[in-house]
Parts: sequence; C-alpha cells; structure tokens
Amino acid sequence: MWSTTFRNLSKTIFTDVGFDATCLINTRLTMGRNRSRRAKHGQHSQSRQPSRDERKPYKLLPKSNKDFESYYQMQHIVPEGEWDSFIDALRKPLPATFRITGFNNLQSQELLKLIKGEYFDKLVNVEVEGRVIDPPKCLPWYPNELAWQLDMDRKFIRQCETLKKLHNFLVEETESGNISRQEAVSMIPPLIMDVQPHHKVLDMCAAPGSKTAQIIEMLHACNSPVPVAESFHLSEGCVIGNDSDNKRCYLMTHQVKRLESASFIIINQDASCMPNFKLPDEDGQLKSLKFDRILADVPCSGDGTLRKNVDAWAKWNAHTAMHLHNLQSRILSRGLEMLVVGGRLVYSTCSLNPVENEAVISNLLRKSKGTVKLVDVDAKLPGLKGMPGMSSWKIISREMEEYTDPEQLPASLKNTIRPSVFPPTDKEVQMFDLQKCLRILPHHQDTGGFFIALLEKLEEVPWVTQPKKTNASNGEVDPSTNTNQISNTQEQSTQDGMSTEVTDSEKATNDNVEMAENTADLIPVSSNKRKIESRSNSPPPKRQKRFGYKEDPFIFISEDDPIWPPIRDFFKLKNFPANQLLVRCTEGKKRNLYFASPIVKSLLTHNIGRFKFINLGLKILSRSDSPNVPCPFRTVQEGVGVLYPHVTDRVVSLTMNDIVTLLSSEMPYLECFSEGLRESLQGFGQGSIIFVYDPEKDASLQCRMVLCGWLGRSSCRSFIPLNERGHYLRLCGAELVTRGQRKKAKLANDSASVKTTSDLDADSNSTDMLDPDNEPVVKSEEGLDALRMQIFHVKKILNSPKLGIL
Ligand SMILES: C[S@@+](CC[C@H](N)C(=O)[O-])C[C@H]1O[C@@H](n2cnc3c(N)ncnc32)[C@H](O)[C@@H]1O
Repeated sequence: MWSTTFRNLSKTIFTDVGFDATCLINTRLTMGRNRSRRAKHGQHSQSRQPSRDERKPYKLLPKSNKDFESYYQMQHIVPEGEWDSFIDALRKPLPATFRITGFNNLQSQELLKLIKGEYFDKLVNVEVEGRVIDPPKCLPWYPNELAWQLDMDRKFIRQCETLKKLHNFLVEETESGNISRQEAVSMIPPLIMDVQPHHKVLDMCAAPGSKTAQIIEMLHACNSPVPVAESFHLSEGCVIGNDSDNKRCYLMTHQVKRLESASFIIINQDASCMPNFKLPDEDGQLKSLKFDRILADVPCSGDGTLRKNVDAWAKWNAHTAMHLHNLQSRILSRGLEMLVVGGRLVYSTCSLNPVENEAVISNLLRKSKGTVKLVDVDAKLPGLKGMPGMSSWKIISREMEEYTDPEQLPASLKNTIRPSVFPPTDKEVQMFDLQKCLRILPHHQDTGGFFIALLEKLEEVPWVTQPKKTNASNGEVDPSTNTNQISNTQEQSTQDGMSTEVTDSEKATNDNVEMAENTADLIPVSSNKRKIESRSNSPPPKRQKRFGYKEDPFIFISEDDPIWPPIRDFFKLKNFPANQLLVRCTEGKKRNLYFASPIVKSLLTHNIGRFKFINLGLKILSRSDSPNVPCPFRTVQEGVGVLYPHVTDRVVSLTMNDIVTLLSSEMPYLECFSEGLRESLQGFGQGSIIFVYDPEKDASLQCRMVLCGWLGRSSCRSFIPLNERGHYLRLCGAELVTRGQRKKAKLANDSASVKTTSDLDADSNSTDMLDPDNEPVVKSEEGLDALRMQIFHVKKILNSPKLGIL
C-alpha cells in the first residue's frame, strides 16, 4: 500500500516539469474521476480509448484573477515599476530545480562531478528548434554548488538527446534518493537554521518532508565518506518531524528513509497544541524538552505557488488568508513556547500575503514583549535576491473593502478579521524590525513566491511565565497578552516551572485513549494485561475517534534477549549498544531489527502515551534464515552505516571493478571477481558480508562505499535496492540497464546487448527502474575484462532455471 502511495507521489513530483505538466495532471485527474463516475452509473463505453494523436487538446486553465491583482496592487507588495515583470513571471512555468542530497559529504561531490562532466558540460550551446537551450544554472546562494535550476520543457526533452539522457538520469537518481527535486525557495528555511549535530530540532508542519530531509542531512553533515557519520548514531542531536495529517506523515516516512538516520522521529499531532516532550534531567526528574531549532513551515494559502498550481488562480480570494492567520499564529506561538532560550525558529510560508506573513510575526512580537527578536535573513544567504519584510499593509475583505481599524469592522466580519491582522503602530514598527524578514517574489530569480522570518528567543515568553492579564474594570482580556486571541488556552502551573500553558486540545489529547494504546506498545505484554485487567472495574474511558493507521508497536530488546548473541558473535561486534535495538512486533519471529539513537529511545520511552508516534528507528538487520548460517539475520543497506563501525569480522575490501561485477547482476560467481577479493573471501563461511570500497586502497573514486552483501557457496550477491545499484554503478562509470530497456531496444539476449549503448539510452524509460521484473545488465567503458565476465555471467544466469532473475 505504501509503495503505491509513494509511487503516486513520486509520479506527481517527477512529472511536473513545468506548467504544462501540472495542468495536464489536473485535467487528467478530472477525466479519471469522470470515467469512474460513468463506470459507477453503468455507462460503460465499449469504444476504444483515443490514441495519443486523436486526443483533443487540453483546456488551459486561466492564469489571471482580477481580485488577486487588485489586492496585491493595493498592498504594494511589488516595488514601483516591477508589476509587469512580477505578473509575467507568475504566469510562466516554474523551472525545475534540484539539489544533491547528503550535504557536503564526499559522495555528493562525486555525484556533482559526474553531473557536470557527463551532462551539464554537454548542454552548452545546444540548439533545439532554433532556440539555444538555457544551460543549467547553479543556485548561487546554495552551498557547494549542490543546487541547480533547469529549464527543461517537455518538448525539448523529447527532441534533444542530451536533455533526454539528463532527464532520465535525474529521475533515477531521485528515485535512489541521491538528488531531491525541490523548489528553490523551499530549500531556504533549513539553510538559515544553522543546524548543528547536537541540536534538537522540531519541524512542526513537516509533511511531505522535503525540508525535514534537508534538516536531517544537516544534523549529520560532515565530510565523512559514509552517509551517516560513524559516531552520529550516538549523538545527542535529533529531528522530530510532525504533521497533523496522518496520511502525509507516511509520505514523510518515505521521503526521509533514504537518509539512513537513527536520530529521526515522525509524530502526528496538531502543532498548535502539541504537548511538551518529557525527558529526564541528571537527577532523573522529568522535564519538558525545549528545542534548539524549530521550523514552522505553516499551512498557508499558497499563492506563491501559482506557477505550479495553476488551478489556484481561479480559486484565489482575500478571505482565505484571514482564516489561516489565526492557525498560523497559534502554531508560531506554540513553537516559541517549545523553543529553548537562545534558540532559533524559522517561520515560513509560500504565500505572498502580509496577513499570513508579517501580520503573524508582528502579532507574536507584540505578545512576546521583547523576549523574542527578528534576525536579519538577507545577510544569511549572499546571492539570494529578495525584498525586506513589510511594516505596513492593508486589511481588505473578500468583497475588496478596506478597513483601517478593527472598530470599523461590521459584526459579520468580526469573527473572521481579527484585530491581530492589522499592521503595527508607528511605535511598534520601530521595535519590531519587520524589514529583517525576507520576501521572495517570482521575478526576482525565476522562482515561486516565499516568505521567511528568523526569530531568536532571548528570554522565556511572557504568556508562559506570567499569569494572564485582565482589564480589571471591564473584565476584558488585555489584547497585548490575550492568549485567547491566539489559542484557546488555560494557564496551569507545572512542577518543572517550564511551559505552563495547556491548550484545550492538548488536554483533550492527553486525556484521551492514546495513552492507553501507545503505552501498551512499550510495556511487556504481561504487565500490559494486568493494567488492562485492573481497569476493567472502572467505567471505560471516553474514546475519541482516531483516524489513520494503527502503528505497529516499538519494542526495545534487552541485551540478554536470545536474538542478540548469534548476531554479535557472527559479526564479532565490538561496543555495539544492543539495548538501542527495537522490533516492531510482539508475537512470532522478529523479522527486522531497527536501531534508535539514545535520545530517540529516551524520547519514545518517556512520551509514548503523550504523542502519536508514526515512525522512528533505522532498519539495520533483516531476518535471513539459512540452514548453513549460524546467524539468522543479515545486514541491510540502509542501516549498514550504523553497524559497520562496530563490525570486526566479515568485512572485505573490493575494487571499483569488483563493485561493477557485484552490482550488475544478481549472483556473480566468485571467479568473476578480482583475485584480491576472492582471497579475502576465502576465510569466511556462508552468510552476510560487508563490502568496503576504500579510496585509500583504490584511488579511482574519492569516496568510501559500504555495501551489504551475501556470500554463497560459489557466488556472491549484493543486498542493495535496484535504483541504488544504478547510483553506485554510475559513480563507477558503469550503468545499469534493465531488461525492460533491453527489450525496448530490441536487443538479443547475447553479448551484443551491452555494447549498443546509444540504442539503450534512446529507449530508456525511467519507470522501468521500478519494475521488479527488470533484470539488470551492465554497460561500461571501463574494466572490459570484468565486463566480459559479466556478459558471460548474465548469459549463464539466463540459461540457469535454478538461479532465477530479479
Ligand atoms: C506548507 S506544508 C509543509 C511542507 C513541508 N514543510 C515540506 O517542506 O515538505 C504545511 C503542512 O502543514 C500541515 N498542517 C496543517 N495544519 C497543521 C497543524 N495544525 N499542525 C501540524 N501540521 C499541520 C499540513 O498537513 C501540511 O503538510
């Protein structure tokens, strides 16, 4: 089920090369719905589907809205003389942007070298239909040349061989998680957060997780050759990604899986009333956790994304922002409560509207009474063009009427247009420094529109430390400290003297059944039963209807669990913290073992009843029962970075040619490998094995690679997902070609197949990479000897009914 969801998501992500694609997707979805409606009403049509050429042209959606234009002209969001460029840019398709993931690690540098040398350099002065294609542009404000912008119109991709090759390459590398298709502006918030490896970071509205992924990369950022640096799985830093939408939480699970982090947790809460995480202090007293960094990338009207969400033009109105302002303020308010003094919070939206941007910030600055200040965003990213935040704006209703004072509002609008949306007074303008926020307009550097504010907490915020002020004369709440305006809260003192605010919904959350269900996951089954039995005399707790999937439990194993000694002895593991291993089942054979960093374990253990945990832990071992192997588990690629530093046995070095041999088919015979590798393998019995490419021994590549495999009686195999194999092979100068691609290229099943590489390129189709039926073969300019053996081997597999093909 998840793979279907993910595939659908990735299809959406990867097909939106520009406006045309997005438009077509929307129209196609509608057509799909109409088809299923017809089917429901029995209107089955026997007529065949029209062919591609017979289809009527898609109706283009309008890219204008009178109210939108009047509203933003009244707001003066665009400097004098730039309106036409602004609106023209908004109507143009958004160029594709991507970043190489992994942040500063050597593998990213290798991939960058490959992209530039193999693809970008070949796109200089390329002409299609008389137009010179814009060469890829490096985003100047993104560190280490790791983010790029491309004008890849579909039409051009079809007609230009180099672009087609680049497109396929990008799709494949995105599938393997080594590059991330992400809007340029969406890359900004994590960059200005300055995340350090020891930081505890909260992403309040995280799904689908592109920014969360960036934050995790930063937490683990180093120049280490392995994706997760060797000591980081024990570090105190962690990232918590939260979203109130249960389904979107699962999208995030897939988005960040590739990052191989044991320091990441996904939770499913309403961010505006999220409970505090509890952690024990040195004396074992439970204290509320305060975060070093928080990202509040809040839900917004999204009119900065009109370039890719074309249908939003028609739906735009001034009212939406008014509604969202309150939720955004509540989320920001809660974020500031959860931030440590000295910590930083980034507030961002993809909205152009000051009501969702500066008005939210100004409202919180007013409320925080000097305990929070804005930090200049512009100075953080040299090369990024933008405008300072606005200090004044207009309050305009859906009917396009302007109000300058809350008192002027008719009764019908008083509930929608809150006093907090109005601009600051002259005195407040001086204090707030709203110009330190950053607005990015589409025409500045051919992006979407975006807003970012960076806040620093100087002291605890007053609504946490002080009782609510009321106006004694009339019993009204002072607007400057009116928490009700922001969230419907009750003040309540706690033992630790930290956050004293408990929102209505937090109370509801804490009181409801989640406690019973989640706690059940952590406690041994027997004591769990006792608890449930002892409750049976009292009336059943009121159950709140819960949506979403019921998660499997998270159960940590103990070091004396019988599952552990065979694993420890097989790999001769040294100093491995086995008490950080967890399983996700209570009964039957344990299929997978996951690893959680100490802080993640502690967060789970002390908060299991307070939060809905969706995912945590990195899979590091998977069951692989074999009568000839004393250890019933094998390593898995996504977690090998954590295990590898502790393994003192069953690790062998291999050369680049060996990698090509290992990854290009399912079970290469031992004689296909180099003599050195064959010798190293000789001492080992069958079972899981770790292959290491060490650039100090073979200098062909700069980065180390740690690969999971299995040693059989006369062959070896890798345990690496197909798309990742493609990535490693490309780094080695080889390329994975699937059976689907071979079929399309009409190649015979003989050795000639791997030599006609240009034919293969021409017909390569990215979706084949997802087809589990695809049998990979390899094409390579280098290592001809290895290649010949490979061809021999591929033939051999094909002829052998026993071995089968992936
Ligand atoms: C702008 S999107 C976040 C995009 C995300 N940061 C990223 O870069 O991929 C806003 C998210 O907020 C979530 N959301 C809406 N209301 C929320 C709430 N009250 N608490 C937490 N998340 C909420 C939505 O489900 C949506 O996923």
